[in-house]
Amino acid sequence: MPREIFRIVLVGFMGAGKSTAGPLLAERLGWEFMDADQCLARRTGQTIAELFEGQGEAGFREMEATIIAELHERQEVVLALGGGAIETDSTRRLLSESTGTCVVFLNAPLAVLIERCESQPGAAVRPILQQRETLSERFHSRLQHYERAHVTIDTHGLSPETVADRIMDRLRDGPFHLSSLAGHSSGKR
Ligand SMILES: Nc1ncnc2c1ncn2[C@@H]1O[C@H](COP(=O)(O)OP(=O)(O)OP(=O)(O)O)[C@@H](O)[C@H]1O
Ligand SMILES: O=C(O)C1=C[C@@H](O)[C@@H](O)[C@H](O)C1
Ligand SMILES: [Mg+2]
Repeated sequence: MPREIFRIVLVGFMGAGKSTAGPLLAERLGWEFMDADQCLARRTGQTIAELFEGQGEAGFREMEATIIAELHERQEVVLALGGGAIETDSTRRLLSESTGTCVVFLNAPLAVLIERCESQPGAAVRPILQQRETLSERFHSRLQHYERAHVTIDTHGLSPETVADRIMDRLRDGPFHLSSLAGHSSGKR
């Protein structure tokens, strides 16, 4: 029996393209797009860099996990997480225990990810990116969590549009049934 899915959660290291390919995927599905980093910044009135500075990483992770739990209640949504969100146990549990969630891992070689981030405005104040000595270690320790996703897409050399198309292909080919919501009762999924 194909598994019915109500939301797609994009995971992957910074620069993977979650915030860029996410809206393109949502458009293809006719679903809404939500970005955990953007929601957190909007709600607090602070940038992610300011939140890291003011709360420390541990404080940031708590706020991040709270907003992800809230956003994850939605249905017919493509949800882009921040790159480090899966470091939090409760977020990993949320993703693995929800039968209505399809987790998609966007990957690329670390050097490519760093290059993408470095060419963004604000790269100089981007948290984590400047901690070069620990960046590779972080990338590799997070891989074990990213790799638990239901679908993995290697984005290297692909445009964001092609990434969204590839995800659609995998959703069509995989053991998934996309919800239309019509006729469904509400409840935890
Ligand atoms: N497939 C791609 N090919 C080339 N560049 C890309 C691709 N996807 C995204 N980018 C570029 O890489 C940069 C980072 O992309 P994006 O913000 O979507 O990453 P992210 O996964 O959301 O990262 P973060 O974890 O920091 O939120 C942007 O400048 C974006 O234009
Ligand atoms: O990889 C990380 O830890 C981060 C990625 C971004 O999405 C932001 O959530 C923040 O800059 C931290
Ligand atoms: Mg993002």
